[in-house]
Amino acid sequence: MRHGLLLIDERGRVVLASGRILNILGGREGVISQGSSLREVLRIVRRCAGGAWGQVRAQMWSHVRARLPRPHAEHISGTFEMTLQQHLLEVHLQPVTGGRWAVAFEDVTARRAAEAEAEAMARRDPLTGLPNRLLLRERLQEALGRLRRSREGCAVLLIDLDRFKPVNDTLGHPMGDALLKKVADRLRSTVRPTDTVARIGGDEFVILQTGVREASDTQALARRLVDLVGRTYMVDGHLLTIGASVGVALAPGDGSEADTLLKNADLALYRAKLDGRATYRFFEPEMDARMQARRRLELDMRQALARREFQLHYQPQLQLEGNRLVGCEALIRWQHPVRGTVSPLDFIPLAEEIGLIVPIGEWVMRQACRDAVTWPAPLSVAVNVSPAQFKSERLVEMVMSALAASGLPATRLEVEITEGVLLQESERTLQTLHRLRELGVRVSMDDFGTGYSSLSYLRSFPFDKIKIDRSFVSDLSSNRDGEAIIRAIAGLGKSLGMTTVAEGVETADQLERIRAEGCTDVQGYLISRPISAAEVLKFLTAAPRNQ
Ligand SMILES: Nc1nc2c(ncn2[C@@H]2O[C@H](COP(=O)(O)O[C@H]3[C@@H](O)[C@H](n4cnc5c(=O)[nH]c(N)nc54)O[C@@H]3COP(=O)(O)O)[C@@H](O)[C@H]2O)c(=O)[nH]1
Repeated sequence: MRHGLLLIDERGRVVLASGRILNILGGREGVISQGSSLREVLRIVRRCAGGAWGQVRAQMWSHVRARLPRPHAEHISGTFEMTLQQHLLEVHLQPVTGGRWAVAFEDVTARRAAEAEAEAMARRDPLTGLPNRLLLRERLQEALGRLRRSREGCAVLLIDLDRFKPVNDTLGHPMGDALLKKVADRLRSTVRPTDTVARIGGDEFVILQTGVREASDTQALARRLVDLVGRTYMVDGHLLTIGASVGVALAPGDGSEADTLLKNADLALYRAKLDGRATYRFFEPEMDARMQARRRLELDMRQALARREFQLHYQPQLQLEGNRLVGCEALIRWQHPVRGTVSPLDFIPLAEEIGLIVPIGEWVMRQACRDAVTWPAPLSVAVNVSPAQFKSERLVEMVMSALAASGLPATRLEVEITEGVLLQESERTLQTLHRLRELGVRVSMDDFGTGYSSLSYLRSFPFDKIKIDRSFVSDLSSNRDGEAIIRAIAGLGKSLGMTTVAEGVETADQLERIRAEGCTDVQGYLISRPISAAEVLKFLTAAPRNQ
């Protein structure tokens, strides 16, 4: 939209002047009107510009000089901007036939301000007002530029909030947002004005620390962050506690490019989380190598199902009364063409982390049901089900489908869960467990006694079986407490009407003590190591007393 127009003839006279721009280019300073000379126009502009004339002239001169009306000169159109009396004017010069000139003015003050605001907003996180990833990168690049010029070091501290998701999930997003704002305030309060605090994701923040001379400067900040974020928050009448895991990369030692530093801080953060969270870790080059190895394992694992590299082994479980074999626990084995046998301890945690446990767990369930149906009734099969599988909406349907496809009665299937399952979304998890129980599937609690609240979980769900962790059994020979613990759990199981299985029984002595303490069942190398499906059938024939 044009705000003013001057038409100047070939002799440099204004032949047309219109539009509200004339209010800016005029008033006390003189009036631009029909008949004004170009010289007068420039004089008025000069007066309007006042102290800014030098600047306006510089903005204008190179554009205007070449375009002044000279009958034989070559005229070219052009656009430039000048600031007059707090107005930003875009001036467009256009040659018109006969050596005349049209000068169109547009007041772009509001538009430029809106553009500048949009530009600034594109660099801010709307919730906290902190710089976002874009602005962080720009500041990081500036800091790295200074590093190249003046050797002034800097550090990237990547912060991930621990236990933030449960706040969001249980108390709602407005509460989560309010908490994030408080975290942002705390982070701002603990850095220097020259540092940058940015929010780059849901619960991910970054601090760019500048002027770093020693790693100890950054270490002090990292320690402060863990402490500060971990202090209790009062949000809308709720006392909330979260934590912070921090990954740190230092420039130039850990990289002198923005991407490298952010990637290395992320690797260090991953280590901090693995090491139990609520802590900080500095990047070390081996972290990169470990992450590469993890990626290769992940790629291999993604192909393993299709390549049929997984197998199930079974470990028999014995009922002490009558020395009767009552079932087997299904344990996955991965036979990799190059890696050889990969222990579930090395791949199940990763499969859980990346969600691959859902298809792998489904394969385990279907294969275990297919194998168990070939065993004499009422032998049952116990299948480990991971916390991540409980997050899948399809778990109950998948179990029903595995039972239906194999023809195994639900009463011969048992699912083994650990405390990790009950730690998450307990209402939904309990519902799933009840639905499985309604089908006739039995539910047992694995690794009992190793978690923080094993006892309280016994109250939340009527388990059929408690599996006493093998650490208590191995303690039997070395530590008198082991005996007392097993006795207590066996007593608890008896009062609650639950079967108690002692795991990891390796010696006849352990077996006798366990029997004496009142456990009902045992499992361990003494009875049998985990064996292949074909060997289970041989085991059953070789030990007819077990059937
Ligand atoms: N979600 C799934 N988890 C699974 C599955 N298959 C296995 N696992 C879990 O991996 C962990 C390691 O399992 P594994 O290497 O198979 O070890 C099991 C037994 O071999 C071992 N065991 C059994 N008896 C003894 C013994 O006498 N001594 C001894 N040192 N070890 C013994 O214990 C493991 C069984 O543990 P548990 O499940 O707690 O009963 C393990 O946590 C598996 O759960 C799977 O398909 N899905």
